[in-house]
Amino acid sequence: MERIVIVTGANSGIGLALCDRLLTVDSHLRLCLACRNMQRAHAARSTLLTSHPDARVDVVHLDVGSVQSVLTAAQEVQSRYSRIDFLYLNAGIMPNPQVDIKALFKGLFSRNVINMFATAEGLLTQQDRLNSDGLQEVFATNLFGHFLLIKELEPLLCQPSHTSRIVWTSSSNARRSAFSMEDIQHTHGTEPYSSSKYASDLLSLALNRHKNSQGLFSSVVCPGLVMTNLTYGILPSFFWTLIMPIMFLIRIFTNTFTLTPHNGAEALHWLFLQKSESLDPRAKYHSLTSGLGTNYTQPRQMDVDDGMSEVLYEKLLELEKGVRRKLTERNADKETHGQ
Ligand SMILES: NC(=O)C1=CN([C@@H]2O[C@H](COP(=O)(O)OP(=O)(O)OC[C@H]3O[C@@H](n4cnc5c(N)ncnc54)[C@H](OP(=O)(O)O)[C@@H]3O)[C@@H](O)[C@H]2O)C=CC1
Ligand SMILES: CC(C)CCC[C@@H](C)[C@H]1CC[C@H]2C3=C(CC[C@]12C)[C@@]1(C)CCC(=O)[C@@H](C)[C@@H]1CC3
Repeated sequence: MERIVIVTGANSGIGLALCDRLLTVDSHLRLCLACRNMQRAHAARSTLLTSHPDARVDVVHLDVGSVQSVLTAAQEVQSRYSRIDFLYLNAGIMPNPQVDIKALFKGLFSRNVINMFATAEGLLTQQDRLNSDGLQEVFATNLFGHFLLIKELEPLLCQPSHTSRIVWTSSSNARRSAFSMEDIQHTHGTEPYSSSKYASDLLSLALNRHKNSQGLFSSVVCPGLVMTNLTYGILPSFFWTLIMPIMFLIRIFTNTFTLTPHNGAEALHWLFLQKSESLDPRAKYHSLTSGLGTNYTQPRQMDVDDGMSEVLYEKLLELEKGVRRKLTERNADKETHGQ
């Protein structure tokens, strides 16, 4: 049976590499690239069709950072497909990243150096802002837009006698201490990326608890450190190229420096080949690359618990209600003012 796979943020980096790898293992796939920029989405589609001329690749407009766009895209998806086999929640941002150079040098001479390179703990901060829905942009893009998408697509994801899978592109940068249940959008901190990724780890756990009985299974992945537009926002690409020999050296000690989007997509691809019964809801599946360049996937236990994940789930449902109410009011307002 033809499998239907949707990938958000599929036009570049890890998302695009994943699409290429999926089409290589299953040429009968029906792939849907869900992207915010249609020009880039069509360019990605053309690239994929060049290497896989017989593939079925669709494109749908989706800005996960906009509530209206998520609702419209979900309607479009429902009109096109009768079920979803895999939903890869991969789109993500890290706006205005700043590297703490002092902490980097201090870390280099500490016993924590390997962990520092693997998780960037204490090295990175970002500057977030409010989006047009009144939500923190990183939270809205990396987490909430995807949450809303799942809710909207439930009729296709939770079907009797059919199993559907969700895969979150999380990060080893996800940290409990960066996340606060009193401030789930991370309005007050300087690590919105870490917070949003930790929230996705919690949400995945909650989704498994609530939805496994309806045939929906959620997993979490860390692709490792990969050279993509996201990392080129941290340091310019020429700098990364310059320090590439050092990066290959570090890879020997951590295996988390996967470096290429193809390598980074390893765990996402691996999960595609696994049966839902074999998945561990508390594991984060890491893409790893050895010093000799061999790719493999390794599950590691996440720092999450059921209590916290349940509280977050309830808070997201509350927020969803409020956001929908606001949107209805805004649309009604537009109609009365003839816009
Ligand atoms: N690179 C790395 O080292 C790591 C990356 N990750 C995660 O991997 C995922 C993919 O990132 P990566 O491939 O590295 O970076 P890229 O910037 O190459 O890819 C991010 C993708 O997300 C899309 N995107 C961003 N915002 C939105 C939005 N509002 N709506 C729809 N799509 C959007 C981008 O679209 P557009 O082209 O229009 O901007 C792009 O296609 C992210 O979730 C990231 O956090 C996790 C760990 C490490
Ligand atoms: C390697 C060099 C000599 C110096 C580079 C220092 C830092 C810019 C990097 C060291 C660890 C990196 C890292 C990330 C970004 C760049 C570093 C901080 C991530 C946070 C990128 C996005 C992710 O999701 C994480 C998995 C990465 C963890 C490691």
